[in-house]
This record gives sequence, C-alpha cells and structure tokens, in this order.
Amino acid sequence: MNEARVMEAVKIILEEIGEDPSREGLEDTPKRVMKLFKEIYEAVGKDPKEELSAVFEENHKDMVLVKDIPFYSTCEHHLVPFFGKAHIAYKPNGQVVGLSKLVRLVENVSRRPQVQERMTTMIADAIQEKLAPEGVMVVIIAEHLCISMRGIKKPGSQTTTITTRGVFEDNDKLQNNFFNMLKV
Ligand SMILES: Nc1nc2c(ncn2[C@@H]2O[C@H](COP(=O)(O)OP(=O)(O)OP(=O)(O)O)[C@@H](O)[C@H]2O)c(=O)[nH]1
Ligand SMILES: [Zn+2]
Repeated sequence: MNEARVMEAVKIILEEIGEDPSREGLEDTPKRVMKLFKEIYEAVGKDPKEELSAVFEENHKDMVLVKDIPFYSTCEHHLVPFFGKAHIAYKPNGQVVGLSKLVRLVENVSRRPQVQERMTTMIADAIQEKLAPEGVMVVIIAEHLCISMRGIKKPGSQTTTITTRGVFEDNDKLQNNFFNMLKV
C-alpha cells in the first residue's frame, strides 16, 4: 500500500466535506485512517486456506462445530462495517484442523472489502479444499451498518447466510443438528 497516496486521499475527502484537515483534531487523521485501512484490509490478496495450517490425522467422524465467532468486516459497496457472528461445522474425514485456525479463517475473510454471501462461501470452500472433509456448513448472522445508519436506516435487521458442502447439502437432519447446537 502506498501510504502517502492513501493519506492524501483521506485529506482530500476531508477537504471536500467542508472540513479543515489542518485543524488540531484532524491533522493526524489521514495517518490514522491509513493505519486503520492497513489493519482492516490486511487480507486482500491472501489465500484463506493459508490460515488452516495445523491439520492433524484424527479418526473423529462426527460433526465438529465452532460457534459464536465474532467478526467485523467491511461492506464492499459502502465501505462501512458489517458485523456479527460466524458458526462453522464440518464432518471430518480422517483429518481435523486446529480450532483456532477456524477463527483465523473467519478473520482472514473479514479483513477485505466483502459481501456476506461471499464471506460465507469462502469459509466453506477453504475448509472443503484444505481438509477434504465429508462436508462443511457455515452460517453467518450479521448486521450491516449500510442498512442501519444510512440509506434505508433500519437498525437491528439481521441477515443470515448459509453455505453447505458435501454431506450437509440438502440434508435436513444434519442441518437441523447444526441449528439445534446453535441454540445450546
Ligand atoms: N447481497 C448483499 N448485499 C449487500 C451486502 N452489503 C450491502 N449490500 C447491499 O448492496 C446494495 C447496493 O445497492 P446500490 O443501489 O448500488 O447502492 P445504494 O444506492 O447505496 O443502495 P441503498 O443501500 O439501498 O441506499 C444495497 O442493497 C446494500 O444493502 C452484502 O453483504 N450482501
Ligand atoms: Zn453496504
């Protein structure tokens, strides 16, 4: 990232909204926003599968579920946050992955301009490709600030996206097990 160009762009935006970028409260803002962008967009161009680094041989055939993984991402249409919780389940097929790596995977797909559907799919596909499990299911429930604080202005509305792969596809029993576990 060209830091100077980003800072100049932020300064221009401040000027164009009628602000004085040289006043005390704003003089360091271009630098702060540049650092913020570095942080929240750090995964642009990175392969999510790289997060799934700790894979172990393990003969556990039943569902593994990691739920309530909090995340903050950025809507690619408006560059404002959407945030919520991700829930990931998979049915291993000889290999399991370090649990923290699933959380890192959520972090990876969050830290880029994103839409919720693609985020959900990217998580499922990374697990499916890296672990070759019997199946995977990902549910994300989120609130979009572009709906809450601007435009249609409806705070509190939540969007749920679901991706299934392998044995979870069109399998009501497995999907219901997943949803029941979310209630526990
Ligand atoms: N499918 C999907 N849509 C999203 C997501 N985040 C934001 N959006 C929507 O992207 C759409 C962009 O619509 P546009 O008409 O191009 O933009 P806009 O004029 O700012 O739209 P409004 O938000 O309706 O004011 C809006 O309907 C947003 O609600 C997301 O993760 N998934
Ligand atoms: Zn948006």
